[in-house]
This record gives sequence, structure tokens and C-alpha cells, in this order.
Amino acid sequence: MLTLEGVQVRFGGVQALKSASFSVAEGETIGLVGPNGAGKTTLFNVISGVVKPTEGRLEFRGRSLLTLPEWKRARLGIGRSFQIPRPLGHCTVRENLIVAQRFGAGTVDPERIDEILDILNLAGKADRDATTELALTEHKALEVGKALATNPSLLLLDEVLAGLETNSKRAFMERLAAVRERFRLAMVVIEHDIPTVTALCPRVLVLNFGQIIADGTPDAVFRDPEVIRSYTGEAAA
Ligand SMILES: Nc1ncnc2c1ncn2[C@@H]1O[C@H](COP(=O)(O)OP(=O)(O)OP(=O)(O)O)[C@@H](O)[C@H]1O
Repeated sequence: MLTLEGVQVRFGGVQALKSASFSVAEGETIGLVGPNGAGKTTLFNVISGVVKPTEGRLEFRGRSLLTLPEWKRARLGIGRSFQIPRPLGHCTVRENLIVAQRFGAGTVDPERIDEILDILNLAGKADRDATTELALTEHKALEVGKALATNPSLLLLDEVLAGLETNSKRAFMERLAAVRERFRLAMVVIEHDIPTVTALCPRVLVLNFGQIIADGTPDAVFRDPEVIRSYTGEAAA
């Protein structure tokens, strides 16, 4: 459904992405990993339209995304979360979902919003202030909910599990698996924790210094000497 070919991003002297090429199939779940500063968020920014690549091809279901603004990409079915949750100031959880749905889907569908609240375990918090009355897990669930409200067929999740302790992480992963099943989504998940990636993602892409250095099953990728070197900081042989 999504194809990137030779995508490059340069910020002044920093080459954040060097010729990234990969595809995402309908319904696939991919873990996107790599050391800090490897270019993972930049890749999401390119796909969702926040950052324009300096070179390369980017297509979604056969259509080039390169000239489309963020909201049009959302309407085509690309939903994303942000690394730092930013709920709308003093709006309720439900209002946050409604605004996201208007932006990404162009309409308001109260039934889908109820379904999202339910599947993310937020129904009891629907009318609470999203800025001041949510626990960390609920903030993260709302971040996923806002992306889901846009009605995506491809969901990009940027470190939504980071900072959760082991039990909350496990419960959150189960919710993500339920979301994937219920809405039949493809997902790309940025995550640092290797056991989490292994449990959730049958395929893993590894970025290092803006380059994809491995693409395969978690088992194969996490044994790859180049991947191990990228994490330990040793120079490639
Ligand atoms: N808007 C920007 N202007 C200048 N440099 C940027 C910008 N955004 C990202 N960079 C640089 O691009 C490189 C890749 O950053 P990016 O945030 O994509 O990495 P990341 O893999 O998501 O890191 P992390 O795991 O720490 O979130 C880094 O060197 C970063 O400093």
C-alpha cells in the first residue's frame, strides 16, 4: 500500500535520511527501530507530510504523496501519533477525538468514536479534561485514539509504548493488537524495546544514520551483526 524509494531528507548539514526504500503491504505490522537520531521520526514526518524529502518517490496505493498536504494524506488513510502527546487545551477526551476525526476523516461519526473509546479503554474518561485528568497510559491511549479517529488504513505509531512499566506495556500491546484486528490496519510502530517489537511485529526495519540496515523477521534482524554494532556504537567492519 505504501512505497518509498530513494527517499532522502537533509536538514542543512544533517542528512537525516539517506536513500530509504521499503514497502508496506495492506494489513502488515512493521517495527521501526534504531538508535537515537537514526531518522525514525523523520521517516514518519515524510510519510505524513510534515517534512518534504529532498529526493525520492513516495506512493500510497499507487498515488504519489509528494505534493499533498498533511490533511489530504490523512484523508487518504494515513494516520499517525506524535512522540509527545499534546491534547487540545482543556477539551475532553471525546472532544479531542472529534477534532481529530474532523481533520482526518472530514466528518464526525459518533459511533466510531464510541468504538475507539471502548477498544482503548477510555470510555470511563470520555468526558474528562484530557489535559489534566489522564494518567500516562490514558494519555498514550488518547494519542492512538486521535490517530484512529482519522479513519486510517495505515497507522504510524511513534513510541506510544515508551515510558510504560512492564505490565502496562503488555496491556497496551494487547489493545494495539485488538485495534489492528478490529480495524484491519497496517501499522508501523517505532519502539526501542526489543521484546515489545518482537511480540508485536512480524517484520522489523532497522534504521541507522538515516539508512535502512536490516529488514526481516525480529529473530533474524536482532541477530544481525550490523544491527548489534549499530546499538553498541561500534564502527561497522
Ligand atoms: N527539523 C529538524 N531540523 C534539523 N535537524 C533535524 C530536524 N529533525 C530531525 N533532525 C535531525 O535529524 C536526525 C534524525 O532525527 P530523528 O528525530 O528522525 O531521529 P529518531 O530516530 O526519531 O531519534 P529518537 O529515537 O531520538 O526519537 C537527527 O540528527 C536530528 O537531530
